Amino acid sequence: MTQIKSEVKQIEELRQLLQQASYAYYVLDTPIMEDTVYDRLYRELQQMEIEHPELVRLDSPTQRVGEKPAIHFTSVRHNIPLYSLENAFNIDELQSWEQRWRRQLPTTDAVEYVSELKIDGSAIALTYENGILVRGATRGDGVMGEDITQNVRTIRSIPLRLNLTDLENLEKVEVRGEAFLPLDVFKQINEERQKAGEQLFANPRNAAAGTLRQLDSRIVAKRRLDFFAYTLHISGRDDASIANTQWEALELLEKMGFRVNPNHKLCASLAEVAEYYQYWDTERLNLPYMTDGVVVKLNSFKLQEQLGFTQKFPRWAVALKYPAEEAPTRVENIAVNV
Ligand SMILES: CC(C)(C)c1nc(N2CCN(c3ncccn3)CC2)c2cc(C(N)=O)c(N)nc2n1
Repeated sequence: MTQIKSEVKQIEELRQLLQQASYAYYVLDTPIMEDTVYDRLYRELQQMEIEHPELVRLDSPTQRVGEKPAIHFTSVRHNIPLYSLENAFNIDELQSWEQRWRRQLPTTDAVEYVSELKIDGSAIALTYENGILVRGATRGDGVMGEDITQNVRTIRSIPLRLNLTDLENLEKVEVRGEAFLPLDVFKQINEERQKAGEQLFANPRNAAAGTLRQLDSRIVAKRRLDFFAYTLHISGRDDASIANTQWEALELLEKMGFRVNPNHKLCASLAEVAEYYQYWDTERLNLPYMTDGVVVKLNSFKLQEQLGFTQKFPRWAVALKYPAEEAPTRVENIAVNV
């Protein structure tokens, strides 16, 4: 093997090993190597990439943290709009939501719902072309958002390249999900801001939104944002061929390499949704991130398509919120003892 070839191979193997280690650590929460080993190998890859800049690839782990701060964010149009969610504040309102969609689409078939914890962060839209992350944008008004690609690349649980092993190369994939700050990170950031005499973030949602709109991606990288994916659109093919339901879409997102919130549940009736909602009302206070409700979705994409959207939101989903007083007291506790 010529000298160059062996170095190319070495860089390839090192990059793949670090990508696997990063995926295992940030997405699966199951580290496969000691941090010190990762850091040493990372520095080795950095050194090799300095010697062979022509071999650097967009999806190399060394390409997550940007250099110079952006001057401003350009505004971009979402390929597929991001809709809002209708709110329901209790089980009665959830039931009237079900009656409404059933009036529009009388069906005698058994209907399944997917219940997902509503992560209290900031919604973002990711675009992948031929498996590579090419754009990250804020939700904005749902039609236009801000291009925050450089900042999104610093979120370690967001894959820079999709794991498409058992899926043929998908030309364009749109993924939506919630970027959020884990509570311990939120607390630590507020401690730092307190020491620096800066204004504190009122809650993890504002802290996440504020961090995503930071012009200097090196600051974003230090803040350890995390991400749960919940929507997948595959253009250039009809999604149905690979995912027919929300449940399958969540499984596919995991296969592609995304973090999906592990607490989603397939519910055979609203009664089961109500049970899930009651259970997590207290249980969620033990989670390491903020939630503010449960998102209830009709599982079948066929039914979703038949119901469609109003001007603002899908008829086939609803945000079943928890009473607000829970969150601030808990967050205020954190803010107070920083
Ligand atoms: C794809 C749909 C529209 C059904 C949808 N929309 C969501 N949201 C819309 C409103 N959003 C919003 N954000 C700011 C202003 C107005 N609306 C914030 C995201 C979802 C949010 C979460 C979550 N947080 O965990 C989730 N598991 N599933 C969602 N699913």
